[in-house]
Amino acid sequence: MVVEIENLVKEFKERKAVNNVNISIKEGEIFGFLGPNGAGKTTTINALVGLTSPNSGSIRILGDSTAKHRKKVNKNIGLVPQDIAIFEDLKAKENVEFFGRLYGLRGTELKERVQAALEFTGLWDRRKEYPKKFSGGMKRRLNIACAIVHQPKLIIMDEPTVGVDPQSRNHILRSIVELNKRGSTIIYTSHYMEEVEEVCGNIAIMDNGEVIAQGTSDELKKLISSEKRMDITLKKVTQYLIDELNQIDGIKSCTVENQIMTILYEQKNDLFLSLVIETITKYNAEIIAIDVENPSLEDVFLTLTGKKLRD
Ligand SMILES: Nc1ncnc2c1ncn2[C@@H]1O[C@H](COP(=O)(O)OP(=O)(O)OP(=O)(O)O)[C@@H](O)[C@H]1O
Repeated sequence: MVVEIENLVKEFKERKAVNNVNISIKEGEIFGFLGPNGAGKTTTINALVGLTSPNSGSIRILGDSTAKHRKKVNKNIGLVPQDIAIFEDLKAKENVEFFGRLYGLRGTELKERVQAALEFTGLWDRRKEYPKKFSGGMKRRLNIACAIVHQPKLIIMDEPTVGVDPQSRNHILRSIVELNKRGSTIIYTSHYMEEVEEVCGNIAIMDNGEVIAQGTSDELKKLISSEKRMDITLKKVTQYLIDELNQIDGIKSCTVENQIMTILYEQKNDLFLSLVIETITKYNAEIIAIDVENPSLEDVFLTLTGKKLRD
């Protein structure tokens, strides 16, 4: 196992940011941490890399306890933090060199690794520039170069695609897969379920400091396999309509966003659909379109917690 987290608890004053979390990550995995803002993803990551000390529980990275062997453990970890951490007054290449030296690299080895990291992130041509002039996506890529310069066995990326342009986003997602192919185990946190679904094998869904479900994307979807999802675009929606729909036998949840009503349901009888349409018509909501879809990870989250992943 690359990561073994057992009964991890981290409290801030009265709030349990991480509440009895257990996670095991095997070598070679791209492991996804999915959850809304405040779920406890970053706090768990911070405990892994030693930025916060847990109240109780244990963490082992490649067999070494983080409480006992922090220095050794950190040599095996590369962290791409949620908030970009680079020096604006150092050139791109100098930034990567700085982090390389921190990890004990020197001389030719340092030079070669810095070049490899900058080439990998597509920034070698921009190495002599100051990141002040870089776009958000390029700064993020520079941050990745800094985190991988020492070729760590475990790479942790905390929401690396937040605030980046689509081109850099694709670059980052491709590089996650490539780093994994080159032998690194990856932890990837996000509240974009499409990204997690695209690159991750195993996924832990977190909410309120707890892991509420764990497995592959297919396994998680099987948790709600008997359910279907219907998206109905309506001209106008009222709370009365939502309340009445929620009374219909078989409807698991009914939420509305931008005039699109998402209904998760289990069809219990032939009259189900007519009853839904009848109710909507009764409230003069005017149906513009209806779409029936297979459940997504977002739906799994909705069913398990009763709320949306992105509020
Ligand atoms: N240093 C701190 N002091 C007090 N409370 C904190 C601290 N760090 C985190 N928290 C609280 O712990 C909870 C979990 O936060 P955390 O940042 O781990 O969530 P997250 O899942 O990473 O969310 P996001 O996607 O917004 O980063 C939140 O309620 C947060 O307000």
